[in-house]
Amino acid sequence: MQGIKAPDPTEVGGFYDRFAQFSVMADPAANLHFGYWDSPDDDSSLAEAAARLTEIMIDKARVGTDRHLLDVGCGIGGPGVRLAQAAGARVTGVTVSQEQVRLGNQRAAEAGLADRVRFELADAMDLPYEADSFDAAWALESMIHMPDRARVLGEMGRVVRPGGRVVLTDIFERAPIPEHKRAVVEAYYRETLLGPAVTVDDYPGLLRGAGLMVDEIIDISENVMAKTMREASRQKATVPAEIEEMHGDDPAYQLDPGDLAEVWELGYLLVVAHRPVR
Ligand SMILES: C[S@@+](CC[C@H](N)C(=O)[O-])C[C@H]1O[C@@H](n2cnc3c(N)ncnc32)[C@H](O)[C@@H]1O
Repeated sequence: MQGIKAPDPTEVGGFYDRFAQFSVMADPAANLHFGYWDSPDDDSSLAEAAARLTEIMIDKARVGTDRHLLDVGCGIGGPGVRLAQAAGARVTGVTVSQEQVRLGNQRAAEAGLADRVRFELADAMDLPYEADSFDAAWALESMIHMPDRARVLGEMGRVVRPGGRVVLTDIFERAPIPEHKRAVVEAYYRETLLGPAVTVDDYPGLLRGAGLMVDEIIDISENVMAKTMREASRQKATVPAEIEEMHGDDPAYQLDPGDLAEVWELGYLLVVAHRPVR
């Protein structure tokens, strides 16, 4: 989208602090991202489909026992904890929301994984880690908020060791947004603090600029977008009264995700890359 101001990470942190309880309520597995449906006939719930997208990330990251993954934009900890359980990996997650750090660490402790999974307050634009300190890094739907993707990818490429993988998902523009859909899309960019628009053609250069080699860039929009929007809209219509009371006046909460279901021009990308061994 043209003319949208780059989100400020502090503001993004405040946004996720505000909606922390809503995220806890929305999905018991604490996946704070879109769903992945195998086919149009797949009638999984949003939570089931979101869990499937986490499994896809785990598969692509290829981290084994005791390997250490950096979870960039870790949310309330669902994906990181799941990775540690599924692969025996160690996870350090970063988010700009203090409330998410608290909830994520609480989740890790409740799963008996506090010694292997840790969430910290840090900005992905300026990661507080030494070069080559992780075996892999992923950014599951956090790139959408970054003011500067090139900088974040540069940081991920710096902290991952040679040979390590970088996996991410992102929202991208599959085609220019037509005039009659612009108002609804602009409202989403503005109120949910999305960063500058990106296209699929931007990614090879972004990865190369970060010293990363492309493995896969896959448009998974058909498995993700419209169903997530319809299911999120349905879910929102049935939230408990206390959540409605807490957020009713919030402009971001007032948006209806169902309005985006017809915006096929907005898509969802899965990107897999690695740092070359020199
Ligand atoms: C849509 S949520 C995804 C959360 C999590 N990856 C998941 O899938 O459950 C986006 C996440 O990105 C984080 N984020 C946004 N901007 C960030 C930044 N500059 N640095 C670190 N985290 C950021 C938010 O705090 C939030 O945790």
